[in-house]
Amino acid sequence: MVQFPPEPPVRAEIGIIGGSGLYDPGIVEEPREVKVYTPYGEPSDYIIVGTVRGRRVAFLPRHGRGHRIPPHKINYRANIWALKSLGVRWIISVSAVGSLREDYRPGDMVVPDQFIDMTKKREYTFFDGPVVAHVSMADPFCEHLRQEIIKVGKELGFRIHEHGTYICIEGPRFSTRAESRIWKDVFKADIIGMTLVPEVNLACEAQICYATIALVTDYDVWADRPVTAEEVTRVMKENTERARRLLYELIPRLPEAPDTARCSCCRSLETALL
Ligand SMILES: CSC[C@H]1O[C@H](OP(=O)(O)O)[C@H](O)[C@@H]1O
Ligand SMILES: Nc1ncnc2[nH]cnc12
Repeated sequence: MVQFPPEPPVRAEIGIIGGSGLYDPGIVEEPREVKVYTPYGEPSDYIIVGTVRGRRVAFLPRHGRGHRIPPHKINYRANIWALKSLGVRWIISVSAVGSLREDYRPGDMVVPDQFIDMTKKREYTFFDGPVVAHVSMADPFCEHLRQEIIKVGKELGFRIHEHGTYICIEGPRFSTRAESRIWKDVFKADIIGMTLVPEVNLACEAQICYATIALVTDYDVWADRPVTAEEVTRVMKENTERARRLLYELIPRLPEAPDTARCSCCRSLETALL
């Protein structure tokens, strides 16, 4: 039986998962490093728990500080479990992504609303039996949180796209030219990365509201010059400051508890358990 943990000594309401280039949120006051133990092993790093404009937040860099963990080796179950065990009700994840369309340009933000899973060998669920759950992934992201991100992004004057299908590849290699053309022209995905799955699936099983701020770093492999890790890192360096500003404005606006009229994330297991 999956039994989520009891009340913890340190609490947080809002989780932030930082991706490539965002290893320290830089906006957390009175930060405290917390080591969290989970039944699935170690999360990617210590979790920084503190406040942002009076709200309790927990920050976790998904690749660990110094980018030590590649996408296919991230312990996604431990990461989501750890945040859940701190009491987190919302997760805002930040990710570097490639663009599969010309009008989603490097430097733009995208708030994806769908994904396509092309990963191959990850741990996708907390429900390995004997309790079995099939959560709905029809609308994988929290619509309430997505709308809040979009509103704040627009107010700040950022180029932010309200829709996008994120195709998640296994990595750690980038796509071939033939693959990139399939993702773009056949699957009609909009952005590409390596980390959304199974992070979003597990957040859903944990009944946490989850949405992603995707920062476009490159045009993947379909354009003239194929993406490199160096390019992603360089563009992310130029863009993380905007992600921080968005988080700083967004966090105080989130209600304490998710609004069940605006999303059903916190009730995802109601229709999923067998
Ligand atoms: C550093 S290049 C590829 C790397 O960047 C993205 O990670 P994240 O989503 O954590 O920002 C991509 O998914 C790859 O893991
Ligand atoms: N083009 C790309 N493919 C996969 N992951 C990425 N992360 C950033 N850009 C990417």
